[in-house]
Amino acid sequence: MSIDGTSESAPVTGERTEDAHEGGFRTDMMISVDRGGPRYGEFIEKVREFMDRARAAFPSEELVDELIDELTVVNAKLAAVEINEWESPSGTRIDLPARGNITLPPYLVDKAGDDGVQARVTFTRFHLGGNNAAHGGFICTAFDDLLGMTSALATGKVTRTAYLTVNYRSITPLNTELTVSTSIVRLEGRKIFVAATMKDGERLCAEADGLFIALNPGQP
Ligand SMILES: CCCCCCCCCCCC(=O)SCCNC(=O)CCNC(=O)[C@H](O)C(C)(C)COP(=O)(O)OP(=O)(O)OC[C@H]1O[C@@H](n2cnc3c(N)ncnc32)[C@H](O)[C@@H]1OP(=O)(O)O
Repeated sequence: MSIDGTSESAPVTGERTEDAHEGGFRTDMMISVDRGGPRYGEFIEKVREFMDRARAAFPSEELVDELIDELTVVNAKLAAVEINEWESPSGTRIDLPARGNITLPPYLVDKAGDDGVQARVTFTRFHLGGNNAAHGGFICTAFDDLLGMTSALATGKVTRTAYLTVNYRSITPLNTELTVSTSIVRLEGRKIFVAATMKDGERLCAEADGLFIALNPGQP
């Protein structure tokens, strides 16, 4: 199953393989479309809404007391079901925006192949930098993940970012669907040179170029 959940063939699968890099960083992320159940995506959306609302709120002291009590209960429930990163629904549910990973800005993958990835990302209040514009760090995060995906799909290997250069060309708005396009610039042995753009319509918001390195077996 592919990263966008639409195709039956792709280098990264939910099956354990000999290249699983046990002890190291893995391509074998045990991807799934059902872990956590049919409402797991709805749960993640509620968490994202919470993050946005927490960022935007000016609560009274009484409300803060109340929220601490309620969150203590929720956190205890989640602590009781903690699991390792490879088998957690978060980060492995490829049918959900950004694989159900709240660390990442929510993106939807429209196309993912060995020559690049097309995605739509929307920054919200949680990702605010200032004056209604997205924080540059979250723009980097989106590029890093989508370029990591690009490198993994192009090589079928585990890769890590060696460098990532981002140029901010114009304001990146919140609550606006932006398009991200990535491409492979060239492959040189273990080195994967990649590039990406982020656009609001035709307007270039940011662009990136990076180098990802295919890891040797067992490399962290
Ligand atoms: C569901 C599926 C989707 C899955 C999608 C998942 C996407 C997740 C994406 C997240 C990606 C991350 O954030 S990863 C986290 C951020 N990155 C890291 O933590 C990486 C930390 N750095 C390292 O671990 C290491 O430095 C490496 C692995 C990058 C490279 O170390 P190494 O393996 O020992 O290789 P090394 O010999 O040093 O370098 C190999 C070649 O690359 C060159 N090289 C190395 N670093 C650089 C550099 N910064 N700038 C220029 N060139 C460099 C070297 O000169 C050499 O060239 P030559 O002599 O061969 O010509």
